[in-house]
Amino acid sequence: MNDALGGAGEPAREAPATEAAAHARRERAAVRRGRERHSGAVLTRRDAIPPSTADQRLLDSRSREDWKTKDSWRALRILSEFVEGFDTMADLPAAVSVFGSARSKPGSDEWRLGERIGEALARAGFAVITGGGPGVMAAANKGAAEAGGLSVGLGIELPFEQGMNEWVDLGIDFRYFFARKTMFVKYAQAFIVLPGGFGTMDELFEALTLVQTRKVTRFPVVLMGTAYWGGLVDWLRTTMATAGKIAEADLELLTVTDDVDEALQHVVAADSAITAQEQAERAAAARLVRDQQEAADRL
Ligand SMILES: CC(C)=CCNc1ncnc2c1ncn2[C@@H]1O[C@H](COP(=O)(O)O)[C@@H](O)[C@H]1O
Repeated sequence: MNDALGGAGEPAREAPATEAAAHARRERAAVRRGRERHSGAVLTRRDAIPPSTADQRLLDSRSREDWKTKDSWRALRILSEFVEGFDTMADLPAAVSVFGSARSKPGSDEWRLGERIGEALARAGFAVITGGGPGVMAAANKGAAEAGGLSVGLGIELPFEQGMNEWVDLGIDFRYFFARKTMFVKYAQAFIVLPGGFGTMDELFEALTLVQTRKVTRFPVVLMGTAYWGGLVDWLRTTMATAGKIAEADLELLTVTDDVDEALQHVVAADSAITAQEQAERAAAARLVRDQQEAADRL
C-alpha cells in the first residue's frame, strides 16, 4: 500500500527490547541537532524559528487593526491547507484515525496497545491516521508501518514541536488545528481513542458531537482502555445523561473495550454496513434513472 502512494523508504526499526533506549537516543540527537519547526511547507531551525505559531498568531492577536489587515490574508493560507490536505488524503484507502496521549513512553502498556491496534488495522487493510507526534501516535504508526500498512501522520505546528515520528510514511504538516481536524474525520471510517489528555479529549468529543448532531453518520468511536475511560463513561451516564444534557441513546455512540480484536470487529462491521448501504443507495439511484428513462421512452 505504501508503494501505491509513493511512500518513503523503510526507516530502520529497532527490536522491542531496545526500543526505549533507542527512543531516548533519538531524542538526545534531536536536541544536539537543534530545534526545528515545520510550518506548512516551511522548515525553520535554531534562530530562524519564529517566536510564535500560526495558530497562536491567528487566535491570540489582540489588536483589531491586525484583524483588518492580516486576517483576510490568513484566509488564503488556511485555504491552501485545506487544498493540500484534500489533494493528498483523497488517494487514501479506507482509513481509521487513532488518537491518544503524546506522552506515553515506548514500552508502556498504552504504547503496546497503540502498536497492536495499528498493526491490526493495517492487517485488516485500513490506513492508520494519527497526529504524527510521539507517544500513542508513534506507537500506532509503528504498528501499522511494520505490518505493511499505510501509516499516515497529520502533524501540527507547535511551539515545543518534536517533529513527525519516524514511523509516518505519509505526512502532512498543518499550521491550523481546525484544518487538520477536518482531515481526521473526513478521511476516516472510524475513531479509535486510547488513553490521553486534553488533545485526545478534544478529538473524542468533536467526533461525538459530529455524530450526535448528524454532521457525520454511521461513525464508530471506540474507546480502548476500560480502566482509564471507565470513570468518564460512568460520569457521562450518571451525571450528564441523568441531568438530561445528553440522551441515553447518545451513550450508544461509544464502545469501550480493552480487546484489540473487538475494537477491530466493531470498525469492520461498521465499514461493511456503510459499504452495503452505499451499494443499496447506488442501486436505488440507478433504478430511478432506468425507470425515468423507460417512462420517457414510452411517451
Ligand atoms: C510531548 C508533547 C506534548 C508533544 C506534542 N506533540 C504533538 N504532536 C502531534 N499531535 C499532538 C501533539 N500533542 C497533542 N497532539 C494531538 O492531541 C492528541 C494528544 O494530546 P494529549 O497528549 O492527549 O493531550 C493527539 O491525538 C494529537 O492529535
